[in-house]
Amino acid sequence: MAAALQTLGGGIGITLHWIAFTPTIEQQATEEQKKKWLKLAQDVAIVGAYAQTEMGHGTFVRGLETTATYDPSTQEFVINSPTLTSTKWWPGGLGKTANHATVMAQLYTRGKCYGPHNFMVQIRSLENHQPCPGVTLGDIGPKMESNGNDNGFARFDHVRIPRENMLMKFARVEADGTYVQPPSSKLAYSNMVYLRGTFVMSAAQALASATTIAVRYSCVRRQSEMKPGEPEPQILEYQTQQYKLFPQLAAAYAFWFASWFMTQQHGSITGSMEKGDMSGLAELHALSAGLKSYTTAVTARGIDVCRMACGGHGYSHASGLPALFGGAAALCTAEGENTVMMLQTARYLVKCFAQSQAGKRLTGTVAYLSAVQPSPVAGNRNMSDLGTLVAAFQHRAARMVRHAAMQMQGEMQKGKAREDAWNSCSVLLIKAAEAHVHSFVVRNFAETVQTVEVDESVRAVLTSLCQLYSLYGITEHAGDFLKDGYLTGRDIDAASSHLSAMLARVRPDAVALVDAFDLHDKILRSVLGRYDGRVYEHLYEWAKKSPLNKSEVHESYYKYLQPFLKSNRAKL
Ligand SMILES: CCCCCCCC/C=C\CCCCCC(=O)SCCNC(=O)CCNC(=O)[C@H](O)C(C)(C)COP(=O)(O)OP(=O)(O)OC[C@H]1O[C@@H](n2cnc3c(N)ncnc32)[C@H](O)[C@@H]1OP(=O)(O)O
Ligand SMILES: Cc1cc2nc3c(=O)[nH]c(=O)nc-3n(C[C@H](O)[C@H](O)[C@H](O)COP(=O)(O)OP(=O)(O)OC[C@H]3O[C@@H](n4cnc5c(N)ncnc54)[C@H](O)[C@@H]3O)c2cc1C
Repeated sequence: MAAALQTLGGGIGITLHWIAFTPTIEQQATEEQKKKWLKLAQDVAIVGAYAQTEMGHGTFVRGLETTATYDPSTQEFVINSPTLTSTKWWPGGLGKTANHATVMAQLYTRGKCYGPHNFMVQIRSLENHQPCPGVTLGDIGPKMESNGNDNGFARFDHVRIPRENMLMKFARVEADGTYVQPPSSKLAYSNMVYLRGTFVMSAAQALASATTIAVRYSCVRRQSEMKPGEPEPQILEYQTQQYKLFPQLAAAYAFWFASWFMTQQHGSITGSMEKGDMSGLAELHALSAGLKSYTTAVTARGIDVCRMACGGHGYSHASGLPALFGGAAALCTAEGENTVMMLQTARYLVKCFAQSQAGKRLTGTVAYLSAVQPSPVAGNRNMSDLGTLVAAFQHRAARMVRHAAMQMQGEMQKGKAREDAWNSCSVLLIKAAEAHVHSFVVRNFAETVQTVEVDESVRAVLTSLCQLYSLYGITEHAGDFLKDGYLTGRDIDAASSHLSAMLARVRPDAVALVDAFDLHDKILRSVLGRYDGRVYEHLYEWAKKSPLNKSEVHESYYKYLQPFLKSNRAKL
C-alpha cells in the first residue's frame, strides 16, 4: 500500500510523510506518543505533513507567527494563525493529501513565549477527508517542478488540541502550564539536521542519474567530423564533452561517499545525544548544513551541464534532464536555503578558528584548521599525488577561514557591532565555508578510495576519478591556491595537464562507471539514457504519444490559424 501511494503522483504528495513527518515523530515524540502515532504513520494509517514554513517565514524559524497557547483550564493548546503571513505555506502533502501535520508554532504558556516547538494536529477527518473544524487547507498552485506533490497551505482558527499533542521528548509543558526546558533549544530542529543529511544522498543520486543519461547518450550520439572523411565520432570522443561530463561523474561518486560519512556521523552523534552527550550537535549541524548546501548547488549546476551536453534532445522532457534539474533546484532552497545553510557552517568555522587561536586543539572535520601551516611552502609539487591534492585543498580552506575571521575581527576593532561586521564579511565567510566543505569532500573521497574494500583494478579507476575531481577543483579555483603562493603557476599548469590525462584515462571506463550506479530505466525515465541504447526509435515513439498528436489537424487550426490565414489572404 505504502509503495503504491509512493508512486501515486497526480496531486498526492506522500514524500514528506516519509522523509519529514514520520522522522519527526521518531525523533521528537516521547515513547508514549510513539505508541500512539508512530505505527499509524509507518503503516500509512494516517498521512502527515511537516508544517513549519509559513508564507512570511521559512528561513527564520524563530520568526514563525503561528501560535500554540496553553490553556491550563482545559489542558489544551490553542493553535492559531494570527496573520495572513502566518499561513503555513509550502509543506509537501499539506494541500490535499495529509490528514495530520506536525505544526511548528511559538509555544506560549503562563503568558510567556518559549519559542518554536512541534505539535501534532489532525487537519482532515479520517472519515471523509474534509478539513477539521477551524482548519483551512489548499494547494499553493503550480511550481517549477514536482507538480505531482500538493505543496499546500493551512490556516488554523483557534484549533484546540490536547496537551499531549505537543511532541515532548525534549521540552514539555506540565498540566499546570509549567514549561520544562530541553537540554538544548536546538533539539526542536533535529529533524532538519537529519533531512539535510539525507539531501546529500539525494544530490548524489540526482547527479548519478544525470551523468548516466548524458554519458550513455554521448556514446550513442555521433556528430560532426573529427578528421576529414572519417565517420562521425561518438560525441564522448571530444575532449570538451569529457571535460563537461567526467567532473560531474566524479562529483557524483564524491557526494555518494560523503553521504556515507554523513549517515555514519548522524547515527553516532545522535546515539551519543540519546545518552545525554550533546557535544557533537554543533559539528553535526555545521557539517549537515554545509554538505547539503554544497552538494545540492553543485548537483543542480551539474545536471544543467549534462542537459546542455545532450544538445537539443537534452532540452526535451524525453531526456528526463529538465525534471531532474527542477527537482535538484528544489533541494537548493528546501530544508534550509543554501546561502543561509553555508553561513551556519561559516559561523561554526569562525568559532572554531577563535578556539584554535586561543590554543584549543581542534578535532573532527575542522582539525586541519589548527594543523595547517599559515606560511605557504611553495615548490614543485607532485600534482598527481592524492595526498598533495588533499593538503592543497585544506591549506586553501584554512587560509580563507583565517582571512574571513581576521577581516571580521578587524571590522569589530574599528568599532562595528559583531552583527554588522558579520554582514559586511558574509561573502568572504560564504567562500571560506564553501572551501571548507570542498576540502572535506576531497579528503573523504581520497580516504574512501584508499580504504574501500574493492579489487585493485576498481581501486585504480576510483583513484583516477578522485584525482580528476580534485584537479578539476584546483583548476576551476586556481586563484585561491595561487593567492598566497602555496601553489605556483607551474603547479596549476601541471594540474591542467594531469586533468587532461585523467579525462583520457577515465574514458574507457565511463560507461561502466555510470552502469555501476545500477539505475533502472524505470528510475531514470529517460529515452536518452536507456540501458539498451535504442534512443532514436524510442524518441520517435515518445514524440508520437504527445497529446498534440492525438489529431492530425489540431483544433487550434480551426479556432485561430484558419481565420487568421484567411483574413491575411483576403488582404493580398
Ligand atoms: C532530483 C532530486 C530529487 C528530489 C526532488 C524532490 C523535490 C523536493 C521534494 C521534497 C524535499 C523537500 C523537503 C523540504 C522540507 C522543508 O523544507 S522543511 C522546512 C525547512 N526549513 C528550514 O530548514 C529552516 C532553516 N532555518 C533554520 O534552520 C534556522 O532558522 C537557522 C539555523 C537558519 C537559524 O536558527 P536560529 O535559531 O536563528 O539560530 P542562530 O541564531 O543562527 O544560531 C544560534 C545557535 O544555534 C545553532 N544552531 C542553529 N540551528 C541548529 C541546529 N539545527 N542544530 C544545532 N545547532 C543549531 C547555531 O549553530 C548557533 O550556535 P552558536 O551560538 O554556538 O554559534
Ligand atoms: C519544493 C519545496 C518543498 C518544500 N517543502 C516544505 C515542507 O514540506 N515543509 C516546510 O515546512 N517547508 C517546506 N518548504 C519551504 C522551505 O523550507 C523554505 O522555502 C526554505 O526554508 C527557504 O526559506 P524562505 O522561503 O523563507 O527563503 P528566504 O529566506 O526568504 O530566502 C530568500 C533570500 O533571502 C536570503 N536570506 C534569508 N535569510 C538570510 C540571512 N540570515 N543571511 C543572508 N541571506 C539571507 C536567502 O539567502 C535567499 O537568497 C519547501 C520548499 C520547496 C521549494
